[in-house]
Amino acid sequence: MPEWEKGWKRPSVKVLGVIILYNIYSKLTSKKDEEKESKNSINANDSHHSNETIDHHAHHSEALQQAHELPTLATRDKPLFGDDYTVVFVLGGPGAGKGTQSEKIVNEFGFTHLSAGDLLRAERQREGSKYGELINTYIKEGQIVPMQITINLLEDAMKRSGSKRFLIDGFPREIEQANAFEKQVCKSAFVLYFDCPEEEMAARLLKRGITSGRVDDNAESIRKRFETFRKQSIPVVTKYEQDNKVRKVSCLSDPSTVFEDTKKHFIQYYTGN
Ligand SMILES: Nc1ncnc2c1ncn2[C@@H]1O[C@H](COP(=O)(O)OP(=O)(O)OP(=O)(O)O)[C@@H](O)[C@H]1O
Ligand SMILES: O=c1ccn([C@@H]2O[C@H](COP(=O)(O)O)[C@@H](O)[C@H]2O)c(=O)[nH]1
Repeated sequence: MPEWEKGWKRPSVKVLGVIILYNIYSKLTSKKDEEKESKNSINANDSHHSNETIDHHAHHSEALQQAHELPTLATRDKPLFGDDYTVVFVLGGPGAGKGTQSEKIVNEFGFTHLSAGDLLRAERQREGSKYGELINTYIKEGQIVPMQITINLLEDAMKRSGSKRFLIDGFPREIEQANAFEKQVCKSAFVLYFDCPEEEMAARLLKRGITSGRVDDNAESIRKRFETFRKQSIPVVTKYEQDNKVRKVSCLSDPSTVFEDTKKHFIQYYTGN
């Protein structure tokens, strides 16, 4: 008998049986664990997949934000513009007709129209702007530009205008923007919300895209803009609805008919009727 076998007792059949059963059991349970793990990762991938665009955007945005030093927002005890200023937020999905109606409101009621999108596009084009590339990427991806940039642009435009009554078109697009603007810049009087089905908005944007030259008036960007609108901007409308500050207008008829409805809300606001 070899040296190493000395003192080693051959296991009985019973013990061998237990060892074999234990081995089978261990293999089975470890396989189950592996399956569980891979199932979890499939689930994780699934949920990751459903939020894929958002996660991808978040990472993309983070990288872009890190590459650019963002401006800081003022911190004030009270809003920069007081109660003698009137701000009406003009909200609605992409292509609902906010710009079209804003122009008509300006002509009839003499507000100063500030489109957040226009201000961002102008900043993107401005020579020497630190944020041109960042703004362009966000716009093309249908994402919301970091609010520090947009709020500073709005604040500057309000100061420069010398006006006291503003239509702020296409802003706020997310709750944080709404809260920051109301706290630091100016309280809003009410929200004019242009309601329009997505199919109609898509048709309008695609038509506009033939001549607009906008980097985001194409099918892919439009899809992303709608997604952002649903996920981030609709909650803003809901928040203001809870505050009883939303005046809703359907955008489905022609621009003049839509304006007849729009007008009523301003008349009501000023006359209290
Ligand atoms: N009531 C309407 N009926 C049909 N077409 C309209 C109507 N209102 C606006 N349009 C057209 O739809 C397109 C989008 O309108 P507009 O630019 O006013 O929308 P918007 O909400 O400001 O868009 P965005 O969100 O891209 O800034 C334009 O080409 C405009 O001429
Ligand atoms: O407050 C805002 C307003 C706009 N954006 C970005 O600009 C585009 C275009 O906006 P329009 O209102 O359609 O002109 C929008 O999709 C956003 O990417 C923003 O980030 N913040």
